[in-house]
Amino acid sequence: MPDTVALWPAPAALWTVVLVTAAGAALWTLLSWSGRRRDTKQEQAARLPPGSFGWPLVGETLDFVSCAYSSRPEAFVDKRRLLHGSAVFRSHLFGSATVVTSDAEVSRAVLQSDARAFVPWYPRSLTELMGKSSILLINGSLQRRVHGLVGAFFKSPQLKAQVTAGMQRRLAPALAAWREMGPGAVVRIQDHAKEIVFEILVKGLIGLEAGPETQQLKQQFQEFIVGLMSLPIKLPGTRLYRSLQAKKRMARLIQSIIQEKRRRLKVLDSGGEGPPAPPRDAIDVLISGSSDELTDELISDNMIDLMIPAEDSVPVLITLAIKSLSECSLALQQLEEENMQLKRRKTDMGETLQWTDYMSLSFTQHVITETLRMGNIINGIMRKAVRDVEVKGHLIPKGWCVFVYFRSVHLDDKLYDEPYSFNPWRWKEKDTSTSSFTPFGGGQRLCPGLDLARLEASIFLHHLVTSFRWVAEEDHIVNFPTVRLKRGMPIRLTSKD
Ligand code: HEM
Repeated sequence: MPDTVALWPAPAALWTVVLVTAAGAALWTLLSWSGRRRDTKQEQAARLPPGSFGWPLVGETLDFVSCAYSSRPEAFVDKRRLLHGSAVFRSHLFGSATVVTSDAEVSRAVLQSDARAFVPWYPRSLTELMGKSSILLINGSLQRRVHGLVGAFFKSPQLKAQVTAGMQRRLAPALAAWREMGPGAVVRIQDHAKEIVFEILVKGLIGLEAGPETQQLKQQFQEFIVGLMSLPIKLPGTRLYRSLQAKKRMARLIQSIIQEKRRRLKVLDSGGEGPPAPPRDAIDVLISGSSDELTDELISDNMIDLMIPAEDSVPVLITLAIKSLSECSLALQQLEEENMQLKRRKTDMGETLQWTDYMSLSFTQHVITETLRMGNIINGIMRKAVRDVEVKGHLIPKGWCVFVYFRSVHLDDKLYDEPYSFNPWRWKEKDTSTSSFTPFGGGQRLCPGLDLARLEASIFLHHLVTSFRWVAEEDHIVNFPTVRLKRGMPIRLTSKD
């Protein structure tokens, strides 16, 4: 969900952030550089991965950032992988000594380990805004508890049915409006996907129906999300300060919803009115978790964080899939046939589509899988070692970061034939549950929203390809600080009816 490493500071502020971070790290670096040099002479250093800390002060951050802005962000890792002859190497990024891994097995081991070895690491502005009780930052039993509760709900057939019905209801007027615009109408898919997915997931998270309150929440959320990519300075007037204020306003609204739900739950409990109703949103799930740890503040913080995939990751997945299909007519044709067949079958039977129908479209799922592989919406995740950890013979010293870089694994020609060509058919024979395919992370923090992301993308694709033909206009992918389409993926639509 989170745009962990992808959610770095915004382009305009980025260089300043890098310089400030670097300056902040300077003292530490100067003090520790000689110490580290001495360390490398010691026996322990032999177990460190090969590599270089780059320049004093900034390490290798500037090269990382300049590659990240290019169309081949993986060049930073790939160059060093060749240079050092190892897919695991050491570097110095964003003010911290870092082990970078593009080795599928080492990455898997890091993802599988728990807070006794590694804890999540995020840039300061992100931790400030997410708050200390965010699922992305908490560890140990509390993380497992929150993950278990929301994960079970996100995977539940009830929520999938609710999301499916909601998406269908919400897409119908959107498609009708595009039809009314006449042949050749241009729509920016990314904007529409953001709007629709946000509304549907907000309903699933906090139970709020689409309307003026959701619109207000979306506005506040947009104010909040830009701060995730800002200088970590909290003074009035700064970007981070304004985002924190927006978060406070969202939290007030969400906490009033929580209190109302708690009040109703109490009335039901005291009336002893039979078995409790099944949860309709993530708040219901967390308040029925009856634990003192699950405070209103923790719940509202997490609901806000969970809006990030609703506004960002899932809509970008949809947009990238449409871009890839627009560039691969064979795949588009096969996807269209598969979806038309389903539509005809359901119409003949007089039935509406269920979530299981969408998820059973095997080629559509291969298209989504291939989009996830190539798109790398989350290009990697960062952890910090809480003690010396050794993985496959590589030492990651206590206090160092480890950057698990999915992107290079997903584009490795030893793991994928012609990794830069969009080839959904490769997934006919290939398993998605391997260490060489981790768009949703892995281990205890494996994304609990992965089914929902696939389901929403399938529903959007189904309704688009069964209702319209399109020609895509020129656009290109920006990979940094977040993955997105520069122009929002404009497509020129012609209705099939
Ligand atoms: C294309 C869409 C998505 C992608 C690529 C994605 C990716 C990821 C990744 C890589 C992680 C692991 C982070 C880590 O290990 O630190 C993660 C965690 C998480 N995701 Fe997603 N995600 C997506 C959609 C969603 C959705 C739709 C939801 C729910 C509404 C969601 C909820 C979460 C949560 C709660 C976590 C934290 C799990 C934990 O730390 O225990 N994600 N996601």
